[in-house]
Amino acid sequence: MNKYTRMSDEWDRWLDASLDKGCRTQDIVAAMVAANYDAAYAERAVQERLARRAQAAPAAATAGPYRYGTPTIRHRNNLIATSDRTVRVSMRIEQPVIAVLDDVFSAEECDAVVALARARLQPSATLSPTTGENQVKEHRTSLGAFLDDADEPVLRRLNRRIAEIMNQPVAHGEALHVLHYGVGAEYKPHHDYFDPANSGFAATLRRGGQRVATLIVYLNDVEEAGDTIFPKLGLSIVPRKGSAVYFEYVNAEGQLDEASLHGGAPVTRGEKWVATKWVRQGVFK
Ligand SMILES: O=C(O)CCC(=O)C(=O)O
Ligand SMILES: [Fe+2]
Repeated sequence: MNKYTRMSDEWDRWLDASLDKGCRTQDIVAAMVAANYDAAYAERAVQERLARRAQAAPAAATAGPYRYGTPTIRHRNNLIATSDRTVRVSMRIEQPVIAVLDDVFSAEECDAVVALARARLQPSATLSPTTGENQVKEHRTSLGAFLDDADEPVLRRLNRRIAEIMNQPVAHGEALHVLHYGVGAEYKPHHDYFDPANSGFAATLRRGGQRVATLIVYLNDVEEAGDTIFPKLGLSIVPRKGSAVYFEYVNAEGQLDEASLHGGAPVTRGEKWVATKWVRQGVFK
């Protein structure tokens, strides 16, 4: 029987889906060969598809240094008014866009979020850039939980306030994510955006597009260390209960700001609780 040297629409979709899932190219080629595709054709088809996808990726179209526009957050004001609380700006940087905010949550709200998260904590996972699967890694030694706000008026109120602070629609936000660090736990420096060149991120990028901004609210006072660090800036923010650090890292052209590299330094005494809101370009599904 002659080997196939053309792909049906169905196989075409299968190829994209396989690459989205982060399947290895050699496994994709092997599956095609097993289905009677010509080996050289299969290899070429996969390589061409990879090249086309890389070209279509926003990263390639938005090369060059990050171009700073008007920040989304209104942190040039000293105060940010929301429908139920006025938040104070205590520090701001324009490049990259960072703001430290006070009075984001009351002490009672911090305690309520910790109480809701406590029972749901799991070892923190990160998405594998190659396979897109959740993986527990030593660079993130905290415990974490996503908090669904469906039946929790407190969370709904806080999510609305956070959206107003970040100047973004509530629906663009992922569920509030709580992290708990014990002594020695840390979150090594990373970017919160997903590098589109990594095929493993394709599936999460379809759930509302790229992440564009982050708000990390400190839910307790840490006895010692546990700062949020921005290694490219030499900046270190000391956790303070109810305060938050905000940063944004994607502009209107879709460029990604590498200067937003940040991490959670190891806690050396006590514990650290934070609630993180990651916001997408579109509605998060
Ligand atoms: O705990 C911190 O200070 C950093 C947390 C963080 O980077 C995140 O939640 O994305
Ligand atoms: Fe982060």
